[in-house]
Amino acid sequence: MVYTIEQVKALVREFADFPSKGILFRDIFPIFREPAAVECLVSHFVERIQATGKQVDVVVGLDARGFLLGPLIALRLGVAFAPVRKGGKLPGSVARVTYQKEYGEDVFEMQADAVTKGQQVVIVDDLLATGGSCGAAEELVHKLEGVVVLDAFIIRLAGLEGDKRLRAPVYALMEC
Ligand SMILES: O=P(O)(O)OC[C@H]1O[C@H](OP(=O)(O)OP(=O)(O)O)[C@H](O)[C@@H]1O
Ligand SMILES: Nc1ncnc2[nH]cnc12
Repeated sequence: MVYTIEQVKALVREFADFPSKGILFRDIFPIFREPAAVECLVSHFVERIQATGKQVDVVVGLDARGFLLGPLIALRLGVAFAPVRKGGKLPGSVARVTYQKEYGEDVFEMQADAVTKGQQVVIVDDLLATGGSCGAAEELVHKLEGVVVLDAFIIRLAGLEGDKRLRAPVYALMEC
């Protein structure tokens, strides 16, 4: 089967009250059960990134669901992939930021040599909610003297206005 991007979007499911009461969880994993859907999704993102006209040197994926799509996009673009991980998971010298989540704080880290001065970066994640995670990732890239040219998501939760916390342009495949 060959998927259209609308058919890919239709694979995203919703679960009420997960992981806690009042949260409507958007589940992207059904996409990854269908290789042809993944193919369509990756091609779509690669086209959107190329349409910016910006040179891209590194795709940065956010722990953990950004690791599903980020490396596939990087491979297709023929550029590096670098992970942003939750605190204490990466060896060697790291850049570190503390960021605000819905309840309390969390820590994101990147290896200090994952992005070099002046490199242009696309940040990839499954979902933009409050923008706390992606904002922290932007800050890490800036600490390493990289330049974020695009923040790309499968889903943007429109009501939360997470893009207002972000410095780079935002692309989301679907708005919920
Ligand atoms: O815009 P925000 O309000 O920061 O929320 C979005 C982030 O929340 C989820 O990750 P989570 O921190 O739940 O981690 P996980 O990927 O390990 O489940 C999601 O995958 C994004 O990374
Ligand atoms: N509603 C939601 N669904 C899936 N992941 C999320 N991360 C933050 N909010 C989320």
